[in-house]
Amino acid sequence: MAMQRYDIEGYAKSIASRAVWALTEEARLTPKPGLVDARSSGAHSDMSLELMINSAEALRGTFEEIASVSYLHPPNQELREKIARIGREGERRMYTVTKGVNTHKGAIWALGLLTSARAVCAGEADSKRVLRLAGVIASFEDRYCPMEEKETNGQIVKRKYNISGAYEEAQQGFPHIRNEALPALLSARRAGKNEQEARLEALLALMAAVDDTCILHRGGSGALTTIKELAASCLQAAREGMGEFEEKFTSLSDYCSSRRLSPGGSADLLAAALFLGVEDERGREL
Ligand SMILES: CC(C)(COP(=O)(O)OP(=O)(O)OC[C@H]1O[C@@H](n2cnc3c(N)ncnc32)[C@H](O)[C@@H]1O)[C@@H](O)C(=O)NCCC(=O)NCCS
Ligand SMILES: Nc1ncnc2c1ncn2[C@@H]1O[C@H](COP(=O)(O)OP(=O)(O)OP(=O)(O)O)[C@@H](O)[C@H]1O
Repeated sequence: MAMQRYDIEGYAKSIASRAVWALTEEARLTPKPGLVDARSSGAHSDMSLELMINSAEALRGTFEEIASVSYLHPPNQELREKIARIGREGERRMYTVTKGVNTHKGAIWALGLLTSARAVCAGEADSKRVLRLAGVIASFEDRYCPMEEKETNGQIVKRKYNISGAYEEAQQGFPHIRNEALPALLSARRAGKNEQEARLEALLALMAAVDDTCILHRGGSGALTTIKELAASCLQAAREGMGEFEEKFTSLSDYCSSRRLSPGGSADLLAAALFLGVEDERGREL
């Protein structure tokens, strides 16, 4: 039986809380290479952990509104346009709170779509179905997208290097969350790693695989290749319990910080994976 308006509001609040929690957990995860964490601002001179947390909190209403309009809504053109409007308003809120710093643009996109997809099936779906549904929603045309005066960083590097960015990742149903982040989280937890270690392994698995337009824009294709290789080698050392992990992780962090390179796309996808959680074979959340 469908919920009453009052219950939908409560449901939307609880999904939004989960989205804000995921963003905050991602930001707090320490250490992370090149990203803002509790230890440093990584490659970013204009951000801090406090700013990331304030920005996440300011987005609570955005996720709540998205969940509320999406509740049991068919995943169609109308829904796509409703959440695009709310998402763009969320970006404006973010820039107001941060005084113009891009703290969560990619995260609003990924978590906005996943919040919507989760509410479309009213919580009655596992992560894989939510990811597929988010891809379906993202694939409708954003007909009222305003013509920007300037190309975005993502558009510039996608044209230059012929790769997929945040848009395509979503339209394809977030393959890097499904095939990299969630399996990495699950296998680390099963291997008895603590939650911080499991999340770091998931971030490294993403960094080893994602064509991150943040890295490409600042450092070009050579930097992206190097970061992918360093992340893969770090992940292998972590999984095999090799003593070299600390040394490898320091090399990766130093490489990112000294060249001002930040894997913002991977950070967004980690937050999205935390939002989804991980279920075991029977669909029970772990
Ligand atoms: C799709 C978005 C992110 C724009 O993407 P584009 O590549 O043009 O922009 P830009 O370079 O400014 O930002 C991309 C951001 O995505 C993240 N990212 C980078 N690379 C990747 C990747 N390979 N995969 C996933 N995320 C990535 C980073 O955080 C990066 O900062 C988005 O802002 C958008 O178009 N929103 C429209 C509003 C909307 O429809 N919202 C609906 C859901 S809320
Ligand atoms: N912990 C984090 N630290 C830094 N960035 C993060 C973090 N978590 C997520 N991000 C993502 O990284 C993106 C910001 O990256 P970046 O600063 O490279 O973007 P930009 O300001 O558009 O680029 P540039 O500064 O090169 O012009 C945000 O869209 C955000 O979603």
